[in-house]
Amino acid sequence: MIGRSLRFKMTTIGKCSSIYRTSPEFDLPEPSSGKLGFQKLPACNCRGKSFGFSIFGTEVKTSFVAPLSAIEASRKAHVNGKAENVHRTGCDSNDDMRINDCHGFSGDSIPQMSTIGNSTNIVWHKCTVEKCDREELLQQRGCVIWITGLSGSGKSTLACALGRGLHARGKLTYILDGDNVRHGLNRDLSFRAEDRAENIRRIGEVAKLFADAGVICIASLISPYRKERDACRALLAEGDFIEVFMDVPLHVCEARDPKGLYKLARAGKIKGFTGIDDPYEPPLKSEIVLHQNRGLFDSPNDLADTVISYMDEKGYLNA
Ligand SMILES: Nc1ncnc2c1ncn2[C@@H]1O[C@H](COP(=O)(O)OS(=O)(=O)O)[C@@H](OP(=O)(O)O)[C@H]1O
Ligand SMILES: Nc1ncnc2c1ncn2[C@@H]1O[C@H](COP(=O)(O)OP(=O)(O)O)[C@@H](O)[C@H]1O
Repeated sequence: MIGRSLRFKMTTIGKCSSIYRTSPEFDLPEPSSGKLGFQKLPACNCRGKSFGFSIFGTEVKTSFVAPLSAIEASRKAHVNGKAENVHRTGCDSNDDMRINDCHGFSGDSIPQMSTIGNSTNIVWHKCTVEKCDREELLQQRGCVIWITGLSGSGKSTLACALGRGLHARGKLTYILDGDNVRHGLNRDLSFRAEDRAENIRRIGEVAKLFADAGVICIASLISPYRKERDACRALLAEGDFIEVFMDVPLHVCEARDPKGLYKLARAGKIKGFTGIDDPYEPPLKSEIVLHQNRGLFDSPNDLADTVISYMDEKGYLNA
């Protein structure tokens, strides 16, 4: 019999019954034993993640049986953006392919709650399609290219050139530009120190989501404070945050002054302008520093190529 019912596996753990669905893409032949033999096998090369199953000794390479490996996998709770160990819920799976959800928790099956900031009694819900699966699909590594520098240093121009260059290579990117994000999500923020810090934090969190989606997220904002930039770096896994410092002297930025803001700041019409009467803390350990050579700055496309070469060398442009 080849039927849909074969694609479900019932699991009862404690008081919770769940059905795990295998891939609808596969018509599975009934094994002679009458039982489906699921086991963990190396399948996709998801940086250490391996799952698959065999039918009559034939290995089926797919990530679609992840719920089964999820049953066996140790659980991780995400607290303050960091993975922490063992997060037991009343049901045996927190995967997204569960069909029968677990309702009516009794005393011994209450999920472990977390308190994050002002959010109390929250539980991290983990899905079986993970970052590495999306990266496999997109054939790239989800990461954040964080471009920092003074106003007028060329951040937005580089972000666009980089977006174009990567797009032309078939890579999915998204730009989070400080100016643009302040038109929406961060419209409530001013340029006071605490608001700039919050601006950086929010963009860091959004960038992290994009990276988790497998996207190459290009964040381009002044982000003048080292501590806040480093906090954004710390949100991501090692290597997923690439800081690009636009090392352009203030006098060059001021000479460019495409929006006339330096002029206004010098005239005292804008208070707390970065580089004039507000601090900019240059990074100490950026992955990439872009600066002038013999008084000349490379073209935006050449600068973008420098970043793309770095990404290529380090393997960000493959899954
Ligand atoms: N006081 C003050 N200081 C610096 N910049 C100012 C200020 N007021 C307005 N602007 C305009 O806002 C843009 C910077 O926004 P960001 O979100 O990148 O700034 S920050 O990271 O929160 O410091 C910045 O854009 P860029 O020139 O593209 O950097 C300016 O156009
Ligand atoms: N590589 C570059 N060489 C010369 N001029 C540049 C370069 N990149 C940007 N510019 C110019 O500098 C000005 C500021 O660039 P912009 O990208 O808006 O900077 P930011 O986003 O840091 O404020 C613009 O007039 C832009 O055309």
